[in-house]
Amino acid sequence: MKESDTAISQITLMKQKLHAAKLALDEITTDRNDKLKTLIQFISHLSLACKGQNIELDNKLAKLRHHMHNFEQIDDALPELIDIERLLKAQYSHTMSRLEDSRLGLTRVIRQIQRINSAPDKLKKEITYFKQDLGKPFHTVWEYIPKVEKLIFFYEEILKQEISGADHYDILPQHIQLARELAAKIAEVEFRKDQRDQILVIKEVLLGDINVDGLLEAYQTILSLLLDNIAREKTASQDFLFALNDALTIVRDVVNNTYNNSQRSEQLKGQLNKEINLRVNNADAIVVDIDNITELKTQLTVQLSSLRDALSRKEALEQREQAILRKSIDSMRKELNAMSNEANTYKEKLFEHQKLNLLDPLTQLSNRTALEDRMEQEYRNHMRYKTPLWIAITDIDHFKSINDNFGHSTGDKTLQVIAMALKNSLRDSEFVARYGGEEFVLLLPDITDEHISLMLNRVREKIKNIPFKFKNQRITVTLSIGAAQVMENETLEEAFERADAALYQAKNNGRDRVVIDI
Ligand SMILES: Nc1nc2c(ncn2[C@@H]2O[C@H](COP(=O)(O)OP(=O)(O)OP(=O)(O)O)[C@@H](O)[C@H]2O)c(=O)[nH]1
Repeated sequence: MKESDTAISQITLMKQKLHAAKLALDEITTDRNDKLKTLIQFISHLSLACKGQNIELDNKLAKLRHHMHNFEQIDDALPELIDIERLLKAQYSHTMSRLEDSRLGLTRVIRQIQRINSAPDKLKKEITYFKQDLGKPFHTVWEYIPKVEKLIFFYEEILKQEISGADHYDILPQHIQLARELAAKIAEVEFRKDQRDQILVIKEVLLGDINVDGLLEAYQTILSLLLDNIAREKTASQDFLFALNDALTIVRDVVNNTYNNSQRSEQLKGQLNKEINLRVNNADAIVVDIDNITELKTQLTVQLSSLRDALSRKEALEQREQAILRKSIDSMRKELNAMSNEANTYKEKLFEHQKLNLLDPLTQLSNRTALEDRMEQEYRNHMRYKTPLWIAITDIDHFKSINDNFGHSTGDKTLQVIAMALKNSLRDSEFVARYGGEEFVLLLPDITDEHISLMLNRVREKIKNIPFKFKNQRITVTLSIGAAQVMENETLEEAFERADAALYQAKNNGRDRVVIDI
């Protein structure tokens, strides 16, 4: 009995243990299933995240996701998992090598971008840093994408620069030189009154901070103004020629009419002369043939009356002829007077033009062309009469600073005042011309070696003492002067060069002085 009780209690204990073990197993199974479920979900999400990398991998992962829904099939999925692991490894190394290729590709592109010189300096710096950054390997695709984006940004910036610069060119020293030359050239041309304000504005632009567009526009405007002037000049000449032609046609018609009339008159006169001769001959014959005085008287009276009649007709004809001729001469004189008036007006205009062509419009001094004429004339006199001849070149000191500080119109006014002062300092036999810009040339005949320095220093002092006042500021304007006397056997050009070198020396020695080349 005792033995059976013991067995029973052992069985009960074992049952209890078995039950507890079963409960524990259930718990473990539930826990395992929970974890497995989480793992399946994780694998499923991970596989979705990998989608799109590789088709084979995508297919395998899809199959795996399907199998993972069913716990019983998990074991079946094991070979697939091994396969997927292999594929993932291969995909990783493939991705890494692709990333490296892409990095090298980007480096090549950035090197090309670096060769574009027109890129602004700031961008160039940024590109250099970017290139240094590209030296480090990429670990993920996400590192690659921003780099590509940055590269596109560089391209965009350069493109923007190129597009905005397509019709904009940098101003070069040659352009500035051209602008200054054009300003000097237009200063030498006489424009119409109604064009002068426009020309002044263009001049300001040309002498200021010009850009290429402004320069081209200035050239275009000046060209069209000049063409307009030429066209007007042509029309004026044409009008004159037409008037001349009309007058000549009238004169020709008058001459033709007069000629025709006189032809007809000649014929009539011929007939009358014949008739007169006939009457005289008849009278002669009557005197010879008729002895009876009464008969003779009667016959002669008849002949004389016919003769008188013929003579009075001839006189009437001559008077008419005279009247026609007078009328013709009158109308011809009228035409010729009109023509001569027209010609005089045209001549005056031409003369005015010639005069203007020799004047500098800004200062009203003689211009360079006039200077050249006068130089030849003075040189001829110098050679013929062996009289002394001096050339002095004067240049305003630091004139640019007047323009820069007070504007070009103040600069222009300064030039006008100095030009007048120079002209008023000279005798009638002496000559001054604006050579260009702020340079003037003086031709001084008949001045001795002892007097030249005195004379030129007087001129220099005179200019220095002009009380210029700009923007309420008292300004002293000074001149540097270089002078040379034309020597025996020397050309005028050689003397001019010596005077120019003397001026250069005056500038170098501190300005506001006269240097004479001896
Ligand atoms: N307002 C005005 N300026 C002119 C005219 N022609 C030339 N200029 C200016 O004259 C100036 C000459 O300058 P520079 O040749 O440098 O000589 P500078 O300033 O006088 O100096 P130095 O001659 O060395 O003493 C330039 O700024 C020209 O633009 C003009 O008709 N009107």
